[in-house]
Amino acid sequence: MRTLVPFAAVEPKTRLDSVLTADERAEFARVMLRSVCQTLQAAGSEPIVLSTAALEATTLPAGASVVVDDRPLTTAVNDQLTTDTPTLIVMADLPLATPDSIRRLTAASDAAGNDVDIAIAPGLGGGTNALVVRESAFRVDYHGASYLDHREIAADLSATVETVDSRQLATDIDEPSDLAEVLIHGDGPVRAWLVDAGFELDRSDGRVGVRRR
Ligand SMILES: Nc1nc2c(ncn2[C@@H]2O[C@H](COP(=O)(O)OP(=O)(O)OP(=O)(O)O)[C@@H](O)[C@H]2O)c(=O)[nH]1
Ligand SMILES: C[C@H](OP(=O)(O)O)C(=O)O
Repeated sequence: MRTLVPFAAVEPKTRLDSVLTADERAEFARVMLRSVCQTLQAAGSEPIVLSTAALEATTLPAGASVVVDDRPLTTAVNDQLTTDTPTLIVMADLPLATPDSIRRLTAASDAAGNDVDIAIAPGLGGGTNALVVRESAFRVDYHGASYLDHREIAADLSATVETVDSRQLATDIDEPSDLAEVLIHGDGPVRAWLVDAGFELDRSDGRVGVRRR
């Protein structure tokens, strides 16, 4: 299955600007991107990074490739869907994704055991963190409550749809509070980068957050 990883290479993760400098955000976004690519490879996929700009050669693991398209996310992804090839689309900011969670998504089936046309892993807050598209007429519409939009688009096409409920795929890193999930559940290079940058859990007042030493 053709595998795409959309990546905003320039000025990424602006919602983290209260805890990371612009350079740190660029580096952190690349550490997450590399982690997602390695997870996809471990799940048997060869990731094609759909990037808004050229990437430094060291950013990606061997075997991953890059397509540069600086158009907005929805436009760039939809242009890739015109090939009628079943496609897996995984966002680059899913540090808890595992090979098993990716395989759960690509293996999603209907009651009869047939591969569904559309499989969606929603993000917290209603986004679309990962998507399998086997219906050639389907087109994405990202941002906002895109999970609901994508279910509606699939229904309009009478496409079969399965939602995959996975904490690993639902955890995307948008806000500083999301970093706590990586410190709690992560065990790889993304967590290591945060610890090296001085981040730690803040348990001082009930709900767990993060602070930077
Ligand atoms: N190719 C491409 N990827 C994008 C674009 N915008 C976001 N992405 C990727 O889509 C995924 C989810 O997007 P966001 O969470 O908004 O990422 P972001 O734009 O770096 O974060 P913010 O600046 O905080 O909105 C991430 O993997 C981004 O790298 C875009 O315009 N083009
Ligand atoms: C791309 C977008 O990500 P978010 O802005 O919700 O993090 C979405 O999932 O539709």
